[in-house]
Amino acid sequence: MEGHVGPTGPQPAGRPRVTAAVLAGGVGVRMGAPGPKQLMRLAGRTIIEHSIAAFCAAPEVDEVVVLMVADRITEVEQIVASGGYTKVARIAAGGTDRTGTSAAALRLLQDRPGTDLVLLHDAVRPLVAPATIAACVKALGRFGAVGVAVPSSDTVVEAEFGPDGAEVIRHVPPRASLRRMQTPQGFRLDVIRSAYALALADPALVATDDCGVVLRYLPREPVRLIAGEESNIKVTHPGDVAVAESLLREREGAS
Ligand SMILES: Nc1ccn([C@@H]2O[C@H](COP(=O)(O)OP(=O)(O)OP(=O)(O)O)[C@@H](O)[C@H]2O)c(=O)n1
Ligand SMILES: C[C@](O)(CO)[C@H](O)COP(=O)(O)O
Repeated sequence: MEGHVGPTGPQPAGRPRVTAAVLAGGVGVRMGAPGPKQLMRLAGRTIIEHSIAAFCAAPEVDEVVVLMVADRITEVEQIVASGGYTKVARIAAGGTDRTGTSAAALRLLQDRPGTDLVLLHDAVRPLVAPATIAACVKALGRFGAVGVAVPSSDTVVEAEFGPDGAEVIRHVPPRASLRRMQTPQGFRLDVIRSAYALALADPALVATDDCGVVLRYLPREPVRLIAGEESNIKVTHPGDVAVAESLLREREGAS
């Protein structure tokens, strides 16, 4: 099932076309809600609508594609139509895991030149800031892969199971070098296409984000980090809902 909503406009003169792909193919096991968490309403809009609206409002973004759980595409079509999100060019089915959904987004862009840019974004990060989107696109002027990250204020340890089956610490990486990755993660299309071609041919592929796919399969490609914002949370567990709602209301009150 696939919806085609808006037309794909002409290539912008003098600069690469920027497409934002909103990844919404997950079912939200950890949230434990009756349906996909991206359809939960926070501060008057669904989580996915907040994300779509953020990219549609960004002047750096030319078009938006949405990858949705296959049997809930109609709901996204309705959200896009009633919200008047004219930058949304395609709504298509996601994959069985996040990596599969990123790959599905890249397939939607297969007719595009390699110099075009794509921003891959978790639909469940509804608080992505305009400045973060702008900084990501700006950094793509110099780098083929860009990730948004924040420093870790907690000490992060590597854990393993001890001989009695209980967890013990194996390693404490130096905190000053640790970052927590967020989205968007942005790429020149030739870079992310090459990385995914290798990744999808690897039966041992395991990835939790797209910068990690580039780092692993194109180790000579620098992956630039830019500073994100703590507020760009991923709505993952039930406890995240109230935090996200409060941050969204605070932001709307401020604007
Ligand atoms: N097959 C998948 C799995 C995840 N995602 C998206 O990746 C983002 C981050 O994933 P996560 O928070 O893990 O969402 P879910 O997979 O829905 O949650 P869970 O892992 O708890 O099932 C979400 O926007 C989610 O919809 C996706 O597009 N396709
Ligand atoms: C891409 C990501 O948001 C970076 O922190 C994260 O790895 C997604 O993980 P999930 O398990 O798919 O939520």
